[in-house]
Amino acid sequence: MTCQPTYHSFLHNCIFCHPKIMNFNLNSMNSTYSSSFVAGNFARKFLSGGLFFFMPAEVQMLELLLAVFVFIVIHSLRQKKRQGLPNWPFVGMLPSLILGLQGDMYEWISGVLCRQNGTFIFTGPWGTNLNCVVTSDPRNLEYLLKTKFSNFPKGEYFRNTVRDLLGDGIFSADDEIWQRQRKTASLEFHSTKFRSMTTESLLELVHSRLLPVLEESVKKSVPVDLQDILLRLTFDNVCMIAFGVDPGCLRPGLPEIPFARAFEDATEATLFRFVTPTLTWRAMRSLNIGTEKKLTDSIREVDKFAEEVIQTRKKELSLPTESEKQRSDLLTVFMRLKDEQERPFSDKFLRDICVNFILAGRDTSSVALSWFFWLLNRNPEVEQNILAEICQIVNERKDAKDKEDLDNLIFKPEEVKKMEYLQAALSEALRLHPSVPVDHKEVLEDDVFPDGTVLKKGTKVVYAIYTMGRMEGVWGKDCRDYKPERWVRDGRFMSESAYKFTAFNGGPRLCLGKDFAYYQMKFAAASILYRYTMKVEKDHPVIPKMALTMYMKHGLKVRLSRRNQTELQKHLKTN
Ligand code: HEM
Repeated sequence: MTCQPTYHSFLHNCIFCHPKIMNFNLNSMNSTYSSSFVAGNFARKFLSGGLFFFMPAEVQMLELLLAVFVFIVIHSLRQKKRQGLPNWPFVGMLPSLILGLQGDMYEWISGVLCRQNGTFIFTGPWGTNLNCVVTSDPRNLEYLLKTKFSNFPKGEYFRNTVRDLLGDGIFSADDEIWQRQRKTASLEFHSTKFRSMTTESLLELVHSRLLPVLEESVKKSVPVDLQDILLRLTFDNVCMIAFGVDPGCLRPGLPEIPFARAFEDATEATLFRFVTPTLTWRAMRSLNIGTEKKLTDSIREVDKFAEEVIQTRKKELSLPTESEKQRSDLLTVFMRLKDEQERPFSDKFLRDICVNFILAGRDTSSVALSWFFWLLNRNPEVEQNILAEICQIVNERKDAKDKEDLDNLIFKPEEVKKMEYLQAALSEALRLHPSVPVDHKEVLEDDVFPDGTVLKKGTKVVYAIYTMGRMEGVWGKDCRDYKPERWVRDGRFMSESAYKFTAFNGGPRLCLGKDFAYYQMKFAAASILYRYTMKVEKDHPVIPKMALTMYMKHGLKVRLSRRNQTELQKHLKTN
């Protein structure tokens, strides 16, 4: 038999004719295979075409197994072309996923998505809940997040997995429970009282905590983990917004705060559930072992903190003097409201609301700021442009004394609003490093995506926000370059469609804190950049961590120094 370059001849030649394989077959034979006579016969008829008709059944069985094995290998590898990844019996695409997880997971997903024109179906091992449709196609995103919003809820699987930590809060709720919280919180987020509370609390944190901590590192000439410092800043800030309480994470000496630690542990242990078969984590929970024990302990700590704050606030609000103070944190706002039956909300529901807001706002802005400062380090011309913009805004101040008092200069809300190039630079950082790199939904009823992908009821849909920011078809050939200019037209910041730039989600579930987050990031970034230059420590590894939020795995080690006064004066004069 001669080897022809066809699929069938490959099987015949390589499996049935190859002398080495034949040798192996005969030598490794063992008589226990005699019961495989029927299967062997079958193999002989179908595969060897009669050539080995008189061979012993054992040999035929082994041949059959080998043939099936090679067939599976070739078939699975051929699937790669059609489905993006090899699809193996029993384990599906899991081996590729495990390999992908060894390196940069988000780059790996992006590679597969680009090969598959923006959508692929991931097949998990049999009996697991890992099957899902992964997409980065803006048409599908618009359909998922807006057009057919009601057919793509967060879903029961997500809710059941996060219930212990998040309860019925906005992040995991669907339908009326979600709508009610969204409406109330949205009204609050857009109120003048809330806006002034958030700007005041941020000002206090930046000037009394952040800048002194950075100044201390300059005086001592030591590097700092900027990501850790920014995380402390936003954690304190979001607790002030949600609970009206400052936990004090960002203080000299950077103390460990039990509530912050418990929150961190609870989030990590909840995330672990998503990569563990449901039956396994449920068993671990019943036995109170491993990560489930950690989760129970940390949730107890979070609940203790929430309970204390809720009880104290109730007492405060019952006193006429305090209620007149008109606090505008979310806890107080929801405490003043009533449910559909005109009863006050339960303590548990109040706790869920606050915990969800802390989760939403505690690390997203700080992680975005960390990537932003890292990008500035690699693109010094962008830093100069930002500085020029800030100085121009400072220069417009009427009082000369106001301009030059570097140490005490505080940016006003209307000045922060004018920092359009800075907003572009932050958006560009979020495009390349979105704080939430992947998100997900569940299919309620059978549906079809605009790109033709069929979606069965119950399917999980994962949308790869990270990939969306790096698609040539969407952002052009320079999609991997850091270019804030792509967001600026005629000197003004121009926002993009939420289905192209999905860092803040889109449709009815668009991030509620988006405006505040921009304000917070701009205020903190401008206050730092006006005073300090920073250099990322040489050889410090910067890679993303596998988590719900795109942290830098090893933090961001930087060395700060005071910004040169002459450089600043140059900008102030030229403007
Ligand atoms: C750079 C900063 C931020 C980014 C990139 C960001 C991004 C996002 C994303 C992608 C979602 C959708 C999550 C999902 O549904 O699975 C979301 C939702 C949300 N975000 Fe943000 N966020 C940021 C800051 C904040 C801040 C500071 C707050 C609050 C103080 C906040 C409050 C919320 C809330 C409440 C939701 C849930 C909205 C809903 O489901 O209706 N976010 N955000």
